[in-house]
Amino acid sequence: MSLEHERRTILVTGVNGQVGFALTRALQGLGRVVAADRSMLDLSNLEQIRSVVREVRPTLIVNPAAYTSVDKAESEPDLAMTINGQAPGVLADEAKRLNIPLIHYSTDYVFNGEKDGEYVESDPTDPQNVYGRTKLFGEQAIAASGANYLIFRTSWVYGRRGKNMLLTMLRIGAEREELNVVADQIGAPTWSNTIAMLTAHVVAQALASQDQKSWWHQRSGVYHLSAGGATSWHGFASAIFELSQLDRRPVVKQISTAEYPTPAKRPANSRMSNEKLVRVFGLRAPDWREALRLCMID
Ligand SMILES: NC(=O)C1=CN([C@@H]2O[C@H](COP(=O)(O)OP(=O)(O)OC[C@H]3O[C@@H](n4cnc5c(N)ncnc54)[C@H](OP(=O)(O)O)[C@@H]3O)[C@@H](O)[C@H]2O)C=CC1
Ligand SMILES: Cc1cn([C@H]2C[C@H](O)[C@@H](COP(=O)(O)OP(=O)(O)O[C@H]3O[C@@H](C)C(=O)[C@@H](O)[C@H]3O)O2)c(=O)[nH]c1=O
Ligand SMILES: [Mg+2]
Repeated sequence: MSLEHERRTILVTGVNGQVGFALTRALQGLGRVVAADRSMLDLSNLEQIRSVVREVRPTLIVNPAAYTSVDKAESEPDLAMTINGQAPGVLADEAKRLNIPLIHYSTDYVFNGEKDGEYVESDPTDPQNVYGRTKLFGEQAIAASGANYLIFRTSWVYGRRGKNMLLTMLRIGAEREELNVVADQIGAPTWSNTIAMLTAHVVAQALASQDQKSWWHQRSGVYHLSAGGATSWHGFASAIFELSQLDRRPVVKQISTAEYPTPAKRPANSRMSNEKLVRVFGLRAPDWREALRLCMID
């Protein structure tokens, strides 16, 4: 058993990001974690990706690194496409070459947001902004590689570090008496730790299986992995202040998307069904409000 553990090397990208940081911790004990930040593995350098993977010779690649500045991507589409579109394809090619699986993350922004109700994995994609288009391209490049893969589409990620709505609200909420937050975009705010923990549980299931190659092969595909329930950005902001320890809480006013113009268009409905994840892995993320509570006392 100890020899078995020694043989496993998990290469994780983007380890200073929200999900990458949490993954580096959650994957402990499942193998030797090689934590690659941008200086070790720059996803805009496709040749470097190949050489680093060949040098590390991982038994699993986990790729949470991405170009995530949704508005900035509108004016940097080529860089966003290299990082979100092409790099995952190169990682998948290298995974295929080594005969190892790839775990990757994608987004609710691959959908146009016009559906009534929750999106399922087989729903047609129709991204409305550059970020979403580049993330979809990445999904398709992975699927075309022939490698075994899991793509977890998540949404509205937040946590105790990085750039996210929780930290933005706490910061500007301490400075202002009144905040305006859009109330007509609906989704599930998902804690970075939830994503990392569920990823680790899936990896543990794979490692415990008798025939790992066929385990990955049978489960290869796209899965929605977001918190349970749904709210608006306004509902999320309101919950943050309800749970916060601020002495003076700001008034959170509801506005419409039209009243908050941004370079990138965002989907009105980002709700995703997590039933496939439950069915295949027996795993379900907690309700968004419960996870937010846990995050805020973390
Ligand atoms: N954030 C969100 O709300 C959502 C995210 N997702 C997806 O989940 C995944 C994880 O996102 P999250 O952790 O929130 O993202 P973050 O923005 O927190 O982290 C992204 C990481 O990627 C790294 N990165 C960016 N460009 C490069 C590059 N050229 N080479 C190497 N690393 C690079 C960043 O490095 P550095 O620290 O040096 O800048 C950062 O550490 C991504 O695939 C994202 O698309 C899906 C839905 C929602
Ligand atoms: C800061 C702020 C934002 N908003 C609005 C703007 C926008 O419509 C909405 C969301 O804000 P942001 O720009 O922070 O969120 P955004 O960067 O669009 O978040 C997205 O990131 C990418 C990476 C994803 O994959 C998505 O799942 C999603 O999490 O909230 C307000 O209404 N008031 C505010 O004070
Ligand atoms: Mg953002």
